[in-house]
Amino acid sequence: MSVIEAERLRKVYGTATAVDEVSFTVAEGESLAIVGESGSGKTTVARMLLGLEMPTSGTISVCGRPRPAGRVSAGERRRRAREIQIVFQDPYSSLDKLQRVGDVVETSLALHFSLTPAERRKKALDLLESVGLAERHATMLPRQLSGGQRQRVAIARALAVEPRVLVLDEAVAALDVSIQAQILNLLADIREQRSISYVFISHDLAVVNQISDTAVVMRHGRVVERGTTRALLREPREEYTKALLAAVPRPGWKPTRRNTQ
Ligand SMILES: Nc1ncnc2c1ncn2[C@@H]1O[C@H](COP(=O)(O)OP(=O)(O)OP(=O)(O)O)[C@@H](O)[C@H]1O
Repeated sequence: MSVIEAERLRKVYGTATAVDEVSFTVAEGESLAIVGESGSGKTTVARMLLGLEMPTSGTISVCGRPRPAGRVSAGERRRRAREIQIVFQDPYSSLDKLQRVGDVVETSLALHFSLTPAERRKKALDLLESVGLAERHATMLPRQLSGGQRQRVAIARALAVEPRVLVLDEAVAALDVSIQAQILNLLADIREQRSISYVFISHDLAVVNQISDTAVVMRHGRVVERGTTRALLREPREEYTKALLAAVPRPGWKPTRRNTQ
């Protein structure tokens, strides 16, 4: 079953077309990457999936239900939030700087589940543990954590809602390569343990290779190539995909010293 069906999505801002005729599906448990250079329209697609932006035309169905445009009730918004959640690139700006880590997760739980304070506390600590954070982290403020730990908090907050789909918008782009690997491993473990699907948005094909089964490549708002991630990386057909691939350093790659004399 598809958890997301996006059909012929278009988004026009004034005279600029940010997204043009983009279609894709995400199966239950699948990890789909949306790849492209800056400005290719990836974030606009993510915002439309979340309902933060309305498509100019085209349709989105989540968990088999079309999402009609227009105002929705608070109850409907909560229901939609349980279907799809997002983790952004910079957790520092998406976390409340004055809210302690445990409270971040508890707030998310309180919005969606009726639990006693003790149950909520316990569930928040379990969630933090599931993303590799300890009980002592629960009383810390975001600024007391490293970038990787903050991203773990953002992931725990999103998982608290038990969403069917998690959209990750450049979620590891701001992290060092070794921390990126840790977060990617965590995301892979989470996907194994829960029935969750990912839409993984990235400009970095090396990262996409580690996390997604399938990928669509976007350029100037359009899908220029799609397929399994493995096939795209092995045999890219489009020059654009080849160029994206050429920008990825590989094992054994050494910087060449340019003769400046
Ligand atoms: N609110 C907006 N108003 C006007 N133009 C916009 C708006 N949002 C995005 N755009 C334009 O739409 C195009 C696609 O932007 P988008 O942010 O979706 O690309 P992206 O691939 O996610 O790039 P980046 O990784 O740099 O965010 C860009 O040309 C951008 O300037």
